[in-house]
Amino acid sequence: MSKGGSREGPLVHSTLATFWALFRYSPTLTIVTLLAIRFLFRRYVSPLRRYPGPFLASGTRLHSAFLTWRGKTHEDHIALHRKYGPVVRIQPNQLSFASPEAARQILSPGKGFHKTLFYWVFPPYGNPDIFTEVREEVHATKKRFVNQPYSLASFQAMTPWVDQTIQLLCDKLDGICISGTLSTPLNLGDYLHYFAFDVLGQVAFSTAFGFLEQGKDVDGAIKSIDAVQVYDGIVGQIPFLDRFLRRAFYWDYLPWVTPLSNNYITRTALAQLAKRENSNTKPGRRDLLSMLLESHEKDPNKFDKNSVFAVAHGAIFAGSDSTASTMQTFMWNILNNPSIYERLITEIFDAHQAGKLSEIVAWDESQKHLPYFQACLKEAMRIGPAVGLAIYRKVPGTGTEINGTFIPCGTELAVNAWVLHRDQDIFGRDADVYRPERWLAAEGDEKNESRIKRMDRYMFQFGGGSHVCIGRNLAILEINKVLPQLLRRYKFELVAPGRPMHQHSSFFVVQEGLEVRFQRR
Ligand code: HEM
Repeated sequence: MSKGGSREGPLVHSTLATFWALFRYSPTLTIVTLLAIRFLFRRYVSPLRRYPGPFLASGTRLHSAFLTWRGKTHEDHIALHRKYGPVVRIQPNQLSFASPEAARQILSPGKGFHKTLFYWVFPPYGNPDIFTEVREEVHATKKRFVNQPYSLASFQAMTPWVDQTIQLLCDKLDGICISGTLSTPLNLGDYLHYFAFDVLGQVAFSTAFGFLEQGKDVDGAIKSIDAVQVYDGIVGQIPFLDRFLRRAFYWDYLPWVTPLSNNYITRTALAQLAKRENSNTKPGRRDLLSMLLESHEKDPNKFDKNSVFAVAHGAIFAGSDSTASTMQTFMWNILNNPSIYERLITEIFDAHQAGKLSEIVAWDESQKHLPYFQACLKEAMRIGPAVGLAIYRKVPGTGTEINGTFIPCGTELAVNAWVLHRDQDIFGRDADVYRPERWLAAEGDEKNESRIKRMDRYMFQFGGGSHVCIGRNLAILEINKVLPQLLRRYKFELVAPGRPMHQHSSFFVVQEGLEVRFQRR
C-alpha cells in the first residue's frame, strides 16, 4: 500500500463513521445529504460541466423525466436550444445537439454510436425487436433477416390490402356525411389513427384490427398503447428504474396495471402466430408475419420464433402512432392555410381530370403527378416530425469530436428532429413557418435544386444511419395513397380554424383535436 493509501484509511473510516452517526440521528437527512453531494459532484466534477443547460438537468435525470412526463419535449427542446445554444446538457451525462451536421455524424452508420439503454425499457422484454435491441451486433443480425420483408417491393406487393383499407375508410366516411351538406363535426384524427392501425394489421398479420369497421378504439387498445409509450418515455430517462417497476415480478399483479400481453393488439397477433403454427396451410397471401417465418426457416438458430413475433408485433407499435401523427400534422397544416389547400386541391383535380390518377390513387402516381402534394407532405414531416422526443446514442471507445469539441466516451448524445428541422441556415429564416413552397424549384433552376437537395440531406423524420426507420417505405406508400384519395373525394373544413391540436409526446407525438366537417365532392 502507498503512503497516500495509509493516510486515506483513517480518512475513509472517519467519513463513514460521521455518516453512520448522522444516519442514526436522522436517516432522511443522511439520504438528502448524500443525494445533494451526488448532485453537486455530477454538476461540477463531470467533464460535461462546461456545457450550458438547466441547473437541475446537470445534476439529476429527474429533470428530463419530468419534461417527458409533461409531454412537451418537442417544444421544450426547441426552447432549451434557443436559450442555451447549439449544445445543451439535458441530463448529467447527456448532451443535446441542435446542429443537423452534428446529427448526421451521430447517426451515421459505422461510427460506433450505439443506442443507449433508453431503448432497453421499451417492451418486449427478453427478446427485443429491431427498435428495442440495444446490442448493435444482435441488431445487425436481426436486421439481415428482416430487410427483405421490409423492402419497398414487399410492401408494394401488399398494395391491395392497403387499397382495401382505404376503401373501408371511404365507405365509413361516406356513411357519416349526408350528400350535399357538410357533415356534423368528426374527429378525423381518430379515423386516420384507425386507418394506420388497420393497415398494419393487414400488412403484418392479414387481419384488420377492426378499428375502422367499428369506428372506435376497440377494447381501448390505442389508448393503452399510448399509455405504455408514456411509461417508456419517462422511465427511459432513468432506465435502471425499470427493474423495480415493469420488469419486477410484482408489476403485473398491481391492481391498476393491465399486462401488455393482454392488449387487444398483442392478443390478435399471438392468435395469428398460433394459427400459422397449428395449421399446415399457409395463408393465401404473403404478409409480414409469413415472410418473417420464411426468414426464420432459413436459419432457425439465428432468427428464432420469438424474434419473428417480436418483429411483427413491434411493427404495429413503431408504425401506427408515427404514421397517424404524420397524417394529422399534414391535414391540420393544409386545412389551416386556405391558399395552400386551394393550390393542392387544384393540383389533385388537374391530375384527376387528365386521367393520371387511378380510382384509388397509386403511390407512384402521387409521386409523379402531385409535386405540390409531395412538398406539402415533406413540409409536414419537417415542421412536425412524428417523434417528439430526442433519439439517443452513446459516444464510443475513446471519445469523439463533434462540432469541433471533444466529447468523452460514454457520454449520451440526443438529437431531436423538432430542433434540427428548425435550423435557419439549412431550411431558411422562416423555418418556423409551414411553407411547402420551400420544397419547389422550377425545372432547370439549379440553385434552388441544390438548396432542396441540401434540405433533404438534413431531414431526420425517419432518424438515420443503421437505425433509420425500416418501415418508412410502408409509411410513405400508404400516406401517398390515402391523403390524395381523401382530398379528391371530400371537401374538408376545420371546425375551429387556427386552434392547435393537443400534442403529447413521450416518444411519438400523439395528437388530439383534428376536428373537421366534410362533404363528398
Ligand atoms: C411516418 C411514419 C414513421 C415515422 C415518422 C417513423 C420514424 C422513425 C424514427 C425517427 C426511427 C428511428 C428511431 C431511433 O433511432 O431512435 C424509426 C425506427 C423504426 N421504425 Fe419507424 N417511423 C414511421 C413508420 C414506421 C412503420 C410503418 C414501421 C413498421 C412497419 C416502422 C418501424 C420502425 C422500426 C422497426 C424502427 C427501428 C429501426 C432500427 O432501429 O433499426 N416505422 N422510425
